[in-house]
Amino acid sequence: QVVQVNGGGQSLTADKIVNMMPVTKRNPRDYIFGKVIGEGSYSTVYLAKDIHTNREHAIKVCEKQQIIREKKREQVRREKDALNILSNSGSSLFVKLYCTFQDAERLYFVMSYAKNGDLLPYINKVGSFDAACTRFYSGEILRALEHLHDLNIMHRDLKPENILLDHNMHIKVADFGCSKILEQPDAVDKSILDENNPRQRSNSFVGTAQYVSPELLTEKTISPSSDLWALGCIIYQMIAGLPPFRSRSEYMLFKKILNLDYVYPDGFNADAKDLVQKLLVLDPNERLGTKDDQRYTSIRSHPFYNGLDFDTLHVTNPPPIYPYL
Ligand SMILES: C[C@@H](Nc1nc2c(c3cc(-c4cn[nH]c4)ccc13)C(=O)N=C/C2=C\CC1CC1)C(C)(C)C
Repeated sequence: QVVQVNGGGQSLTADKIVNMMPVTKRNPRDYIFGKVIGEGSYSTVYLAKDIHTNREHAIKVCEKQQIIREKKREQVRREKDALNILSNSGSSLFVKLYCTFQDAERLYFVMSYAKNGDLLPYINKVGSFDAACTRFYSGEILRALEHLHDLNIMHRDLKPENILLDHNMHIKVADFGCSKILEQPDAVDKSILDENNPRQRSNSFVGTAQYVSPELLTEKTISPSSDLWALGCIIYQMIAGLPPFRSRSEYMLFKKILNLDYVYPDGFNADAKDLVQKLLVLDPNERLGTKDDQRYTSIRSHPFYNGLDFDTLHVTNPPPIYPYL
């Protein structure tokens, strides 16, 4: 039957109204949950299969109670906003947010599944990437940073564990936008740096702190340049096999960062060494690229990247990562 809903204008029949309805919200029963992929501080990321499309997804599940207790509502909001902006920005260099839904106890974020996991095991397995691999993968990370910074989003926690690899071995940057470095127990605990702070020194080993920039430790300022410092650490690690700043004690680790106390192993690629030296600069305003806008042209034109075509990286077959036999 014809339903006159807009005062004699174009008639709407029932079937047209139904077609205008949004896709019904998903719910947990639309997915078969599989293995735990990883744990955040207030969330768990599962591998899951959508029973309607048979597609694999990563679903980040957050406990509402825990978010409230740990006062992370603002952070979850920021991360979702960043994910939304990025998912609609058309770049394939980031994990995509497909949909979100909730039930009484939890929030669910359905994201793209990076079939080949994160970059760290590849660096550890081969001990060190050859120049072609380092060029390609650090080049993809640079493109991702250009895209992020263009959208005024800073990653703030760039590290190999957050650089994921899709089925074609192209990168997908994960876990961005949430400025979680400061809040999380396993993150930087800066309070130990002010000597006069009565707080006990926390001697918990910090995984995240290896890539933290000096300005975050001193002025507590965050800028896109902090991501360039992390890029410098990652390029060093791709070639040396380990990050430049390492220590069992958090305090010594921060001291090494603030004193730029690191060394290049023998045989370190000379061009890469020159590039890393221009990124691991204490003053964020003096790092290579900080004066660039739109694209990091001064990094793209560094000799280490001679011959690399940045704009076709995402459609180029990645070089194989050779395991040392
Ligand atoms: C960095 C993150 N690790 C991971 N986050 C995500 C993965 C992911 C996949 C594997 C993997 C795939 N096969 N084997 C391992 C290993 C680690 C992963 C994925 O596929 N899709 C989206 C992800 C994250 C979305 C982002 C909002 C958090 C932590 C450690 C925080 C769980």
